[in-house]
Amino acid sequence: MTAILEFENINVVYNAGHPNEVHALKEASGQIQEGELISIIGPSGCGKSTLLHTLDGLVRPASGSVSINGRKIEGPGGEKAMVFQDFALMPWHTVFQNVAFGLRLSGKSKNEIKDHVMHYIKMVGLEGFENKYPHQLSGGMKQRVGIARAFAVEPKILLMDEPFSAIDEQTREIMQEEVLKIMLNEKKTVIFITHSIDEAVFLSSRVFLMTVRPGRIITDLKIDIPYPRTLETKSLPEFQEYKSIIWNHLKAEVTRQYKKGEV
Ligand SMILES: Nc1ncnc2c1ncn2[C@@H]1O[C@H](COP(=O)(O)OP(=O)(O)OP(=O)(O)O)[C@@H](O)[C@H]1O
Repeated sequence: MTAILEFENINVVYNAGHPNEVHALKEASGQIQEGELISIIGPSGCGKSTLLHTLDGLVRPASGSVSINGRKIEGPGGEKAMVFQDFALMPWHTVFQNVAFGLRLSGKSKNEIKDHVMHYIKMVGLEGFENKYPHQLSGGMKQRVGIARAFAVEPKILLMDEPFSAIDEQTREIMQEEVLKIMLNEKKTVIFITHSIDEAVFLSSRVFLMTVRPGRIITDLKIDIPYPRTLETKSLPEFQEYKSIIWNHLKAEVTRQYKKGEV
């Protein structure tokens, strides 16, 4: 079976040849099947965002390749949509216009766009805020606009950089359930970065564990707990076991980082 997304031996070097050169990713490889929900976990600064941006086509690797359905990617967009860590909203556009942005070329009528956009604004709990501007929103609300915008283009692959980090605990659980629903009902493929081990185990079919920088995927951990998952899932003994495997990995990598003198 062809992977929907495959990356092979990716190397990313920022400011190559300059004194401030940073080797962000080294020989990072992975394969993702359609309908999977993959989380990426690793020590701070190990190259997680760089990996996601490379998968989106925003960052060009110095070597290595990224393919979707066997075809090399040429840039952002197409079957992918990204939720950025810093939200990346357009400040001069309202919430509605931000969410509608990706639909300009969709061929939908004005009314169809309105219904579609409002569906996703409601999904993220922002009904009533559609005419507000980003500066009138809290950090968590801006993050939800970013999520609605990515979901609204209904991409095959959703790339999400710490999508729930600025969102309060209660809304976060609702958003997590939405992601699960969309993944299961619509067979979307989701790849997301998180610092929350609990979130990674709860949502993921597999967790990619990364080494310290230059990052590569050192462990590909299958979370063998059937979907749909509910809050009770969290009290299963295997849920706790997966959490401790990830925690021990992170502890070992951060210790390595300390020994290298990089913290
Ligand atoms: N555009 C850039 N130019 C130069 N260096 C960069 C750039 N983007 C990232 N870096 C560096 O590359 C390394 C990896 O950064 P990246 O943001 O991918 O890590 P991360 O694992 O997502 O970090 P965090 O967990 O803190 O969000 C870091 O040392 C960072 O400073």
